[in-house]
Amino acid sequence: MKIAVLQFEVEFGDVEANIEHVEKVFLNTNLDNIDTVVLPEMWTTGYDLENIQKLAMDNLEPIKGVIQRLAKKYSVNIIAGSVANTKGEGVLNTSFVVNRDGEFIHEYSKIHLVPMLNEPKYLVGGKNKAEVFELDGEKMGVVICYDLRFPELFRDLALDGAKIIFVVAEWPIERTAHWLTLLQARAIENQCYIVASNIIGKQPTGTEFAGKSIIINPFGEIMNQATSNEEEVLLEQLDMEYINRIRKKIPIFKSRRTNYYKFN
Ligand SMILES: NC(=O)CCC(=O)C(=O)O
Repeated sequence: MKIAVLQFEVEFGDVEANIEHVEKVFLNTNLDNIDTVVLPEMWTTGYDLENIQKLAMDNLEPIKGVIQRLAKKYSVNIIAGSVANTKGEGVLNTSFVVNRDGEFIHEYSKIHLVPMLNEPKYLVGGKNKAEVFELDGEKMGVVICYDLRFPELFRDLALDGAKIIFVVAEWPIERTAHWLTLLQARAIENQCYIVASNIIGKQPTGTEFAGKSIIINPFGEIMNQATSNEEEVLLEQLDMEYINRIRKKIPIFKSRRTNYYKFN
């Protein structure tokens, strides 16, 4: 599976400009032979939470149509980062996935809202757990930013067969060390690929974002990593068989003693 991870600066509160920008990145990147493109968290709006009610998508429209069109045009699967999304009782932070035929195949709304960026004041948390989905016959999952601090979520996905876990993020620069350490830990403990897309730049709220989008293998090694201040596209080929080799060598899933854990 060949992956392209997009890292860019989000225009605060400017949905149109951000969509236009992503369309340009697709156009200017050689996506021949790429299977899956990954976008970051809240990429249509940034953390413009004061205006989020009016900036949010309406049950993922119209952004779903934009992503479906891009997926078909470039024949790529798209992990569409996440967007502010009005559904039911409020605005959710919703991630979604479209396959290369333009079919909508997965949706997950962030269950852990991040207090440090004021999300609980403006957004509502998702009510469903992160589930595994399939692209090109491979099982995978997606979680959103602050979710990274909750290993249970990753373990559940891995136990359900996820071989790649995507982390879509707007992770601040002041906690870059946590970003890198936690992503590597999640890869090592779950022996799966971790593919993470983060944004760069400083938003008018004063928060500066870390960049450092990254692709980590199931042994915890960094395969590719972006800088903290440049727009970049990371391209990497993932060897899906490598997961089996690592799990055979260090059989943690066979060594688990679930009787001794609170959550098993
Ligand atoms: N957008 C986020 O969820 C940021 C998470 C964060 O800042 C942290 O966990 O630290």
